[in-house]
Amino acid sequence: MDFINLRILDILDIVLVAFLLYYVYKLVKGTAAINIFIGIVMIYLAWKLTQFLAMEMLSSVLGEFIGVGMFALIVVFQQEIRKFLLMIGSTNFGKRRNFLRQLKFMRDTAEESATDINAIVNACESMGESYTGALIVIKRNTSLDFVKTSGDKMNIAVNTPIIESIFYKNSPLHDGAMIVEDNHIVATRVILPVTNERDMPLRFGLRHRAAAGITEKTDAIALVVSEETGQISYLKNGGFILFDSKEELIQKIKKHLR
Ligand SMILES: Nc1ncnc2c1ncn2[C@@H]1O[C@H](COP(=O)(O)OP(=O)(O)OP(=O)(O)O)[C@@H](O)[C@H]1O
Repeated sequence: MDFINLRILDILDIVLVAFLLYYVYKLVKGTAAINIFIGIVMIYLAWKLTQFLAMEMLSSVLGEFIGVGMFALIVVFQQEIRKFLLMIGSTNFGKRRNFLRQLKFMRDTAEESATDINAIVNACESMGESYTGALIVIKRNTSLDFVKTSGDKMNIAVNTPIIESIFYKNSPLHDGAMIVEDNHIVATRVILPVTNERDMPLRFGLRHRAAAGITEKTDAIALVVSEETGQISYLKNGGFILFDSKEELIQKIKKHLR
């Protein structure tokens, strides 16, 4: 029995470490921090090797470096640690209903989100027809407070004419991103973090890069209307989600917001 218990715990241990490494990788991917991370891993391996080979002096020098390095790590990775804690803290597992929504078998019966997706997509469609650029971020579980402060706070119920008038070219609010929480526009003119992803095609400029940036750093979803082509893009987890029609786009967003 002990053997079986140990094995189950071992598997759990490995799965948890894998999750932890995945999240650390997701945070540092594409940033300068990845090189620092690799550097630290190399010094750590060199330290272990010198210990194994009983090279006393080098091993103690590297050992000291690793000891001080813990503090240096906190300073160097301050931003990443902050994001990591924010990500954990804002995953609302406390609400049982939200937790159940994570379970697949609940998805078909789960109620729809409060956000009026039809109104948002209709606004995007009409802005696309008039080649009006737009960037709309819809919050899911992760808090967007850390970006909201860069823009103007507001509280307007979502509806198509309001969204169109905000992004209207001569409107003082048209620049930057709009943040939607539940069924309210809670901020406009927000500056988002842009992605460093090198695989993104060059035809996509800062608006699309900002949409990729916020959706890779949080679990929010984003809609972009291109000023150049009038095309609507839907982004989730830092990548483009493809769709063939407006109806399909609405269905996909509704499913992701459940
Ligand atoms: N970091 C950012 N956060 C929020 N909005 C941004 C950010 N960077 C750029 N934008 C918005 O994108 C607009 C310029 O976008 P740009 O032309 O570089 O993007 P694009 O992806 O090529 O889109 P388009 O196809 O509409 O030209 C800016 O006027 C601004 O409103």
